[in-house]
Amino acid sequence: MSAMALELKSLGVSFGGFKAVDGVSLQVAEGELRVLLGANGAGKTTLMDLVSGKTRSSEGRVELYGADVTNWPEYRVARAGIGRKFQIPSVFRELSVRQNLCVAATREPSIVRNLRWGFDRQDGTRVDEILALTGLESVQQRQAADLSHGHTQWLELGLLIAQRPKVILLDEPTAGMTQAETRKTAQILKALRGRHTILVVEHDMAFVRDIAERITVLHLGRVLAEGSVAEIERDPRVRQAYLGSHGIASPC
Ligand SMILES: Nc1ncnc2c1ncn2[C@@H]1O[C@H](COP(=O)(O)OP(=O)(O)OP(=O)(O)O)[C@@H](O)[C@H]1O
Repeated sequence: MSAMALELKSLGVSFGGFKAVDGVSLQVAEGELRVLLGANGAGKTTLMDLVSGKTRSSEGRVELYGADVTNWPEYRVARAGIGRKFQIPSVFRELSVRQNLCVAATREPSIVRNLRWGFDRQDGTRVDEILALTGLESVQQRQAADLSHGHTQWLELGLLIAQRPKVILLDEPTAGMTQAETRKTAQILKALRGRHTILVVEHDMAFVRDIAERITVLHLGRVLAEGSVAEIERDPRVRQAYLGSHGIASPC
């Protein structure tokens, strides 16, 4: 049986008496790609904020491989191994894609020294792996400033992976993407499954159907349902809570 990478135990927070996240319990196993679904205002972003340490919880616990990281400051949560995309100002626009990944992958803290003297072979191999995983091989010499939106997002994901997080949090990774970029993002996430533990908030149902094994549905700050894509799609509670927001129905 896989180890439990991320465990939320009755996690909650109130804003002025309003419970935005209300006693959420969730277990994400090592190597799992879990999708968090819910209508606008369901509490998805707030839940991610509680896990990443951006917002302090008022109840419950967050455990990373059994270690309590509840209400740690954001930088400590990140250092403990919970990486969140879009939060780290990670892309150096004037460096190439490959150089960006080299900087993120190396354990040597001096960027200038690394760029001048080169990166060790181990880091280079790791960068090659990440370029392949994120489909960035063909643009590896391109300056980050010149990348398309999709390529920039995949580079951000690559930078996160390079920092060896134990758990990756992704907030709407396909936002602003074309259909082709969305399909590519699905391919990348499927390739990451099994190697990385990922919790992803996403609205695009076609994308969710493509990538998800297990879905957790949030509604009014609580877990409404959890199951496979098929189980979630035929769950009458989910349909009732979510159909009105056009969420669970396919757009065409
Ligand atoms: N700092 C805050 N102060 C007061 N209310 C807040 C705060 N942050 C979130 N909320 C409220 O908590 C609820 C959950 O918000 P949240 O942004 O987590 O929902 P969401 O599921 O991510 O929605 P969306 O899909 O629209 O991003 C909403 O009603 C929101 O207005």
